[in-house]
Amino acid sequence: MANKTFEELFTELRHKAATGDPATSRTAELVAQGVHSIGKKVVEEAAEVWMAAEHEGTDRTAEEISQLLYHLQVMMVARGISLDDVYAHL
Ligand SMILES: N=c1c2ncn([C@@H]3O[C@H](COP(=O)(O)OP(=O)(O)OP(=O)(O)O)[C@@H](O)[C@H]3O)c2ncn1[C@@H]1O[C@H](COP(=O)(O)O)[C@@H](O)[C@H]1O
Repeated sequence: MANKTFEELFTELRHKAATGDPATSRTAELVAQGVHSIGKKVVEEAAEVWMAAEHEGTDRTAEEISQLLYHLQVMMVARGISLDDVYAHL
């Protein structure tokens, strides 16, 4: 059912950030733009999660949550933050 797990996506994004072409990889493009641009996407996606949860169905809300998680992972990659760095605070 799942395309990939949270951990698998993170491994893929670290690889894309290191080797990807910003012309073809959204991740490489965002990392090249830096934390200011990524931060704006995090805030935008968080708002879309909120709106979907209040006004849309389960599938749309889950889709928005997946996009927020993606952008949070891109921020982690851009800042050199590992999964363990985050899990240490859970
Ligand atoms: N999971 C994601 C993912 N989720 C969200 N997004 C990006 O986030 C966008 C969704 O945000 P919006 O709805 O705001 O889209 P938008 O308005 O076109 O965004 P803007 O360009 O305006 O900022 C999508 O169009 C994608 O560009 C993602 N981009 C990539 N991935 C996965 O990341 C991996 C690496 O992808 P690449 O780096 O592109 O190779 C692959 O497994 C992809 O499936």
